[in-house]
Amino acid sequence: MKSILYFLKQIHSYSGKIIYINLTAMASIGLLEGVAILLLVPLISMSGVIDLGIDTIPLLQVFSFMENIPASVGLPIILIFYVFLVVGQNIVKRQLTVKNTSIQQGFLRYMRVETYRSLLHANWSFFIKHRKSDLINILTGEIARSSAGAYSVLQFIASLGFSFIQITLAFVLSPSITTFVLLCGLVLIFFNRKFLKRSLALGSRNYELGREYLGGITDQVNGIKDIKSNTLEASRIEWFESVTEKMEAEQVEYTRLKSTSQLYYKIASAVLIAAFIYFALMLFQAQAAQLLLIIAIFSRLWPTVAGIQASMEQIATTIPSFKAVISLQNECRQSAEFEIGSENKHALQVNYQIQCENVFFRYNSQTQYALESIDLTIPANQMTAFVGRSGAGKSTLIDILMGLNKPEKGQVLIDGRPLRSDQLTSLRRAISYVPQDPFLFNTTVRENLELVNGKATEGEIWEALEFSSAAEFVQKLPNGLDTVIGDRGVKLSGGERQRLVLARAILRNPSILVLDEATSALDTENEAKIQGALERLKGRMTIIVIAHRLSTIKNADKVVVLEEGRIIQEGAFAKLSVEKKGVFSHLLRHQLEAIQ
Ligand SMILES: Nc1ncnc2c1ncn2[C@@H]1O[C@H](COP(=O)(O)OP(=O)(O)OP(=O)(O)O)[C@@H](O)[C@H]1O
Repeated sequence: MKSILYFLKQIHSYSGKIIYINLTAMASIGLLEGVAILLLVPLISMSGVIDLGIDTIPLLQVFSFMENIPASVGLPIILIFYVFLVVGQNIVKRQLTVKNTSIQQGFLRYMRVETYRSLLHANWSFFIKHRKSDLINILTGEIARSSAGAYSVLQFIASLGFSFIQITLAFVLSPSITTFVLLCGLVLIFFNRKFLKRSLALGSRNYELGREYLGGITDQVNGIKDIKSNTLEASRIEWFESVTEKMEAEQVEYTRLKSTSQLYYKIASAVLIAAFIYFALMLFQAQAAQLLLIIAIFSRLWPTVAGIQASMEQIATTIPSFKAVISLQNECRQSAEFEIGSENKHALQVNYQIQCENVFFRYNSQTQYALESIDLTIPANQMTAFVGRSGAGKSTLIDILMGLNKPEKGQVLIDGRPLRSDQLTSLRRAISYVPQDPFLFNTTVRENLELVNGKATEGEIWEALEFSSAAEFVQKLPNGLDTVIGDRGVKLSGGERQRLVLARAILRNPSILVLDEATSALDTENEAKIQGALERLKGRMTIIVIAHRLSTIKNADKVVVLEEGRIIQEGAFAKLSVEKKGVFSHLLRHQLEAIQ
């Protein structure tokens, strides 16, 4: 019940007063249906087949005036009235169905947008913690299931409203028979509670299986090359068969549960109708008209009550999905980097330096620090290089500088002033970042480049491609700039992808360029060309480079050597290379020996 109220609150906060209009429409359908049933009495009386004794029942006395109207006039009047009633009722029903669908679809979109917006504003550590496929699962399957749950809530309310009116009508006609039937109904609902519990459990299983399925296939599609080259197909198919078997069993189980509870209702309805006809005649001495109407009402009411049970089961199965969506939204909001809407639209100006002051950072409070007591100054408009063994903390340090990771202790300063959270977007507007595994969209070269600068001219695009030594290969592509490059740029070589991403970074015209192993896949000729281009950028752009290949950074103004999360050496390339005992000269010697 709490979850139904929660659902309702969410739908209400989205749809506002439309929901009240719908509730009124539902009530009017119930009323029209009631009047249509009541009309049966004068209709049958008119036929003269039996005398239903209208006068003895309070609610039906409104029709007593009809007894004086000849059947030849009265019958058409009632029939025309009846047709109008049914037409009116169905028009309202149709409107309601459309409105309910538009509420459901609007609610679905509202949930999608809210969830995605909060997701995009969550901080980096949130994304490190969560499996990407889980996020995709919630954004696709679980949100859709939640919206189906919202629709069931609307149906539930409709059935409830309808039942309420019908029961009131039945109660006015015969309080004793109605109380008897209602008591039986309550007993049935009480025993059917176990179906709700099982529906909830099945909903949780469905959610878990959905996660497992999407997580597994995402991993496998991403790693398809490894699967094929290592002949892992058989084990992967085994996994796939096992998870889909569980999914199949879950769905069959759900249908079994749903149909069992409906079966109970159907059996109960037959038993109840028989019982109450018996009791109505034997104990309550019901009038013919009373009996006829109550049978008519309850024979319509029972499917609605069974529908209420079905809606409740449906809602129960979608509750785990709904909870997952809401908890993701809440977690994203708690992990928000800054208040949405407070972000600055301009790029941050760095005039002198970016600094780290006694920075400590770790990914998890149980693990050791990935960065410890980092004191560092990165001068503006110069080239600074981070080097060190794998796992030394270079990428983590870059994430700190970009404000993606927040120091556990210490702070980042821009021109001597601590970096505030409301400056994060403007800092990132100033940065072009090329990561180790750059992302390219499955579209044309042109669209991939325009993504960062929609206003770039053809000339500027080619200039950026020249800078990154990519112009030549792009010209040779079948459709030049308009060639589609496949998923993550799969139709290009590793080095071509890197050059394209580098061109994209330059096209953004940043004041800070961050390259994390951005030229590792290039041949020496192209790398030398890019080094020359970077050299020309010095003086007008702050360049931060991570490179394992030390020849890449030989033009750096400053080299920072990291080891196990600490800075162990820093200075100019030439100075560090002659410090015989230092790690840097050791790394340099190793690389030279490897070439010889
Ligand atoms: N998402 C993460 N969760 C937990 N630990 C992490 C995460 N990313 C990195 N680490 C740990 O932090 C340390 C520093 O990693 P980092 O990626 O910064 O090293 P790196 O110097 O850039 O390495 P490489 O040259 O191999 O890219 C490593 O011990 C690594 O295991």
